[in-house]
Amino acid sequence: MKAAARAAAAQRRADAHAAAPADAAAHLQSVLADFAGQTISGYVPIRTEIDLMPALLAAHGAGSTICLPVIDAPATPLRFRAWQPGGALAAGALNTQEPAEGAFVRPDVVVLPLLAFATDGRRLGYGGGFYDRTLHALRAAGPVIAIGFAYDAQLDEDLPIDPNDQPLDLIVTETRIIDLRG
Ligand SMILES: Nc1nc2c(c(=O)[nH]1)N(C=O)[C@@H](CNc1ccc(C(=O)N[C@@H](CCC(=O)O)C(=O)O)cc1)CN2
Ligand SMILES: Nc1ncnc2c1ncn2[C@@H]1O[C@H](COP(=O)(O)OP(=O)(O)OP(=O)(O)O)[C@@H](O)[C@H]1O
Repeated sequence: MKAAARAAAAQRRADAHAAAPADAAAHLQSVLADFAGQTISGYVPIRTEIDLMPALLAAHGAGSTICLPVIDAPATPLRFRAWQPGGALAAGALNTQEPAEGAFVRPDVVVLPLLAFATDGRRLGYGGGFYDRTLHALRAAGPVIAIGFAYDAQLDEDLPIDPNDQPLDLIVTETRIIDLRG
């Protein structure tokens, strides 16, 4: 069930990525402007993940602290290292790029990639459970806003539900903002 949903979503994401508009991160940039001065986690895009860097650089320019996820070990929460645009990156455990140095920080806002989302805030990742574990741990310690950033084509209202799934607070695509905060 999840494997089939992942494969189908990956194909739709790849097609959307190939046709992505130059301003795909514009709505994300406007959402992140509401968190100026706070600590915001991004990601370094891999494969056909939608590119958030223009929005992340704008947030940095607006005074936010930017951080990026670092893998500690399988089945453990991600940690986050502060990062300056242009700062050194090194290959992480799963071929992601991550800061090799920098202070560990707690993000107020986590922008995360995904394979598929539903408009009620469910999401499907790569199956590592990294972001589910990470959001669970962050939310146990205090408030955190989880923003899923994706192409419209990654919508799948029939996503399978997992008891460990951590819901998204906002979903942002190249065309719209879905705000699920009460
Ligand atoms: N850009 C980006 N960075 C990220 C994530 C992400 O999804 N995207 N993560 C989100 O958790 C964390 C890293 N987790 C990852 C989990 C799986 C795979 C991955 O490539 N999985 C492959 C199989 C990998 C393999 O066999 O070696 C796959 O799903 O096909 C990559 C990163 C933190 N950094
Ligand atoms: N907080 C948690 N505690 C224990 N196990 C968890 C937790 N969150 C997720 N898992 C487990 O991790 C595995 C992968 O979860 P799942 O398939 O939901 O990952 P995903 O959402 O696709 O990936 P990611 O969160 O990395 O994007 C599952 O076996 C799931 O039960």
